[in-house]
Order: sequence, then structure tokens, then C-alpha cells
Amino acid sequence: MTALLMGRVCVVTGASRGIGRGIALQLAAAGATVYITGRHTQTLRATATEVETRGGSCIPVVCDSSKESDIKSLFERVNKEQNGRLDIVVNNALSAVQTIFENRDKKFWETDTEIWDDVNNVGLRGHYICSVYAAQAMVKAGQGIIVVISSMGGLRYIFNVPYGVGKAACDRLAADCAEELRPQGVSYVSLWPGTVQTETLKEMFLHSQTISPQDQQLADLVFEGESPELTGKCIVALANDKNIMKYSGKVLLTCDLASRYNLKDVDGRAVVHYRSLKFLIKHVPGFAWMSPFIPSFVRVPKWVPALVASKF
Ligand SMILES: NC(=O)c1ccc[n+]([C@@H]2O[C@H](COP(=O)([O-])OP(=O)(O)OC[C@H]3O[C@@H](n4cnc5c(N)ncnc54)[C@H](O)[C@@H]3O)[C@@H](O)[C@H]2O)c1
Repeated sequence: MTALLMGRVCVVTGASRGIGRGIALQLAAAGATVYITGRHTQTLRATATEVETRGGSCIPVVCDSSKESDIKSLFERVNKEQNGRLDIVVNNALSAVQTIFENRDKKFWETDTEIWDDVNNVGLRGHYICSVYAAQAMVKAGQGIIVVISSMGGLRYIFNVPYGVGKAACDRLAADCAEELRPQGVSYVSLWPGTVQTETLKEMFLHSQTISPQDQQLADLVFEGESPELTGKCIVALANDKNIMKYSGKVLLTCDLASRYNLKDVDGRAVVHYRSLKFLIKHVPGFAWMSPFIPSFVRVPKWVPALVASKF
């Protein structure tokens, strides 16, 4: 166990599986005390047991991110038990993965309007409410980091309309909160993982016998994707960066952070750099044959996707 975060207090929402679980494992492995949230005691307990088996400290709290009263109680509890100390909050919970895949073939006007709430009650409204309570503690202490887990869906269309709108709003949440938090010494970043090999996606694609041609491309991405713990490694490194304020309000990519902090994925394999031309070409139908001839250090500059997604 490294001691990079020894003594620090963290909250990770939606940590019973997926990326949230991976983040909790890494924060705890770095010595932090990690409060993990989710709706079910049993699945939270499983994450907590894994943390403890690795020698870390983890406090499971049943908290439904769609309910403000639950979120309020969570932060009151942390405040009381940790004497006002709160260093890192990761807004990660999302309740919609299953719904998104069940409605993959439908356009927005063909889908039940409830999908908006399924995606954005937990995955946007919940993050805003957590940010309010987290900021109240952090501003008082004059320090802290809030992270929202977003995705490239914030830049351009993937899956469906509510997902993209929600992710664009998460990026804007980080930017606008950072504006008000900067003078208080608190930072707020939006973090985009690549495609991640979560239990849900693995179950859906890697272990599935029948897969639609539409989903085959995503399945290929999942197959070579990041481990759920890589995002956690990136957050540990960010939390130890003395220049964190420089990045506040920005969108950060896990592959860029892995390069900046020289991180490998948990199983020792190199992190796929999804801004590398080699990787991108490999996934363009008809051009994949070029990929082996392109050196892996050639990166697409960030202004290119920003320009493609330009609103003007
Ligand atoms: N999986 C990927 O490839 C990928 C890539 C980029 C970004 N992301 C983002 O990462 C985040 C996590 O996604 P994931 O793939 O790990 O999803 P997941 O479905 O595997 O995990 C979601 C987590 O949220 C929890 N959760 C669901 N509803 C909740 C509620 N009402 N209250 C509290 N917790 C609740 C679940 O228990 C689970 O722990 C999402 O914001 C997603 O958009 C995922």
C-alpha cells in the first residue's frame, strides 16, 4: 500500500461496481479513508470487503443519489465522523447503463420520456447536489478536490440524447463550479475515462454469444479498454499534484493523465491513448490497415475534436 493519500477523507458515489468501485479501491490503497455510496448494503459491503482485504479503510453508506435527503445525511455523517475534514469527492453514480442499452435502437421521439430522469436524475442532478454539500465543507476548510466522471459523450453524440446532454452538463458543472470555487482554494475537474472494462459492459459484450453489428465496434473498444481502477489511479495522482488548481474547471482525459504521471494500468499493461492516431485509425472502417504503420506517439491535438464539436 502506498501512503500518498494517508489521512485524507474521500467520498465516492456509486461505488458498488464499475468505475466507482475501481476509484474506491485505488483511493483506499493510497491510504485514504473512503466513504462509498450506493443503494444496496450487500453490494457496497462487497466493495468494502475488497478494500479491507487489500489493507485499506472503507465506510459503506447506503445513499440513493436521486434523493437529496440521502445525500444531505451522507455529508452530515462525514462531517460529524471526520470533524469537518473532507478532501476528495468523486461524483460517479449513474443509474442508466441498462436503460441506455435497452433503448439503443430508438430515436429520442420514440423513447419514453422517463429516460431523461433515468439518465440525469442520478447522473447530473445528484452530482450537483453532492457538489453543493461537498463545497460547503471544503470552502470552510479552504481546500479540496471535486471530480465529476463524464465522458466524450459531452463532446459529441453517443448512445442517446439525454446521455450526451447530461455529460455536456457535467463538463459545464465542473467549469462553472470551478469559477466560483477558485478563490476559495477548492478545485473541480471533469474526468473522461476511455472505454472501461466494467462488469456490466464485460457481461454485455465480452461474454455475449450474439452481438449486433452495431454493437460490435463498442465491443472491440471494451475488449481493449481500461480497467475500472485506472480512473482511480489518475485521481490519486491528481490529488498529489501541487499544480491541481491549474487544471480546475477543465476536462481531463485518463489517457492524458496516465501519460503525464507515467501511470500503467493495474495489470501492468500500457494505457491505450485514445487521442493517438494509431488507435483512432484502427477504428475507422476501411482505414484500419494503416494503423500498424503509424507510430504510437502521434497524437491528435485536443483543438481538433474541440473544433469539430464547435458550436459556432
Ligand atoms: N464504462 C465506460 O466505459 C465509461 C466510459 C466513460 C465514462 N463512463 C462514466 O463513468 C460513470 C460510471 O459508469 P460505469 O460504467 O461504472 O457504470 P456502472 O453501471 O457499472 O456503475 C454505476 C454505479 O452507480 C451506482 N448507482 C446506480 N444508481 C444509483 C443511485 N440511485 N444512487 C447511488 N448509486 C447508484 C451503481 O450501483 C454502480 O455502482 C458514468 O458516469 C459513466 O457515464 C463510463
